[in-house]
Amino acid sequence: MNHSPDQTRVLVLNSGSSSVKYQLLDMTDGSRLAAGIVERVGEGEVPDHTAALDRVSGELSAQGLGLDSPALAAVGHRVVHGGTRFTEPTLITDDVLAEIEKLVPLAPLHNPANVTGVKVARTLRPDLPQVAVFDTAFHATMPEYAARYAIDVDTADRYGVRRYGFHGTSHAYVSRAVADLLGKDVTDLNTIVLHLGNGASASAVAGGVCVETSMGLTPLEGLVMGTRSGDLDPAAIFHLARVGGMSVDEIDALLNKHSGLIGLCGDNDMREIGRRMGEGDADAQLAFDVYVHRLRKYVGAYTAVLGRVDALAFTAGVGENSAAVREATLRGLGGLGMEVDTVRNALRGSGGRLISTERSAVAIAVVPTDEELEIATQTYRLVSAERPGTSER
Ligand SMILES: Nc1ncnc2c1ncn2[C@@H]1O[C@H](COP(=O)(O)OP(=O)(O)O)[C@@H](O)[C@H]1O
Ligand SMILES: CC(=O)OP(=O)(O)O
Ligand SMILES: [Mg+2]
Repeated sequence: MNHSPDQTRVLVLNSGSSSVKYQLLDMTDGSRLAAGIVERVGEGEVPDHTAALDRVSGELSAQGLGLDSPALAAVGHRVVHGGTRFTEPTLITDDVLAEIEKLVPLAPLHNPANVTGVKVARTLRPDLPQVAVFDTAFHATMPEYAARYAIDVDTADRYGVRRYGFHGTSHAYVSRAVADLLGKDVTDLNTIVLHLGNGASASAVAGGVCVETSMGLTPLEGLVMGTRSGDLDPAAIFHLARVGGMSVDEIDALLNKHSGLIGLCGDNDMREIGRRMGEGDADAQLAFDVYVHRLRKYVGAYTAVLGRVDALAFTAGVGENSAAVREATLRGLGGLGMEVDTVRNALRGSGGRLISTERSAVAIAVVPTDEELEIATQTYRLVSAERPGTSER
């Protein structure tokens, strides 16, 4: 690839199931030149992801920052499922794109949107390097005994049935950010990260290395989420099929789109649930209690996995904003060395901040995640390394 040294900008595309988030960053100082989100993809004005990306391109061009800009070094794409093959940021070739498409059955809500993002960006700028940064990559270090399900090994291997984990870009970024906040080296710290967005997952990170995470083969396992059930006895699926007469696709939709908070109370937004709880709404209260109970179980489990916990971090939409979820999750966990300072917890703030008491053995923090910055950093590192005649590498 022949880049001039002025190519210092990276466009990041985070194509989700119903939205496209984008950021344009200048990698000389990590500054954000543009950012935006196109929501409700698939409804009305934005019929599909191609239309959403047209809109992104239009918004950038209107600011004189279009995809035709000679300052662009690359486009970095969030790709949710990388299977066992992709454990590092990867330059997207035809072969790589075909592999990502093959993984669609394992991330049906996410990978198709990621593939469309790559195709649209390639059409607009065929000469530009496109890099895939995988949600699964950070979890590839999980020990085999954590990645395995206890099912027949041959069947599992034939169909790739194992635990991959997701939100890895966020877990990686936040576990480092906590270390920075505490003025410690990430290699000296054992951390539990709770990424609580619409999708939600927990991870146990030992010395910067992921050793366990709550999502599995797909982003359905683990915590209670906005619309996903998280953990469930797999026999519930057989029961719904045999006794309920539901098809596999219907059960898939039930567990991925009509479960979790929305299934329990009809709302998936924690703000609305908090408002309803304030009015004494029993369904909203139950949804909140189920959500928090699951989280507490994971905090306990990951404490045992790590043996010693130095820090616990809350991140993403719910984790960064819901003082109620944070307080309820850690209430009464003094025995695990976790003690929240309720006054600090209730204060709103921007950057990373501590919410534990002085005597809490575990440092408890709220740390804003920045998946886009992390994707841009990894993308730029890769294209700079491949660029001839530059000082990097
Ligand atoms: N002020 C707030 N208080 C409580 N919850 C909030 C607040 N702001 C956002 N959220 C929650 O964050 C969720 C979105 O989180 P986010 O990390 O942006 O998710 P995603 O990246 O999966 O779209 C919302 O569905 C809502 O439940
Ligand atoms: C993998 C996943 O669940 O992503 P999101 O939270 O963006 O839906
Ligand atoms: Mg997210």
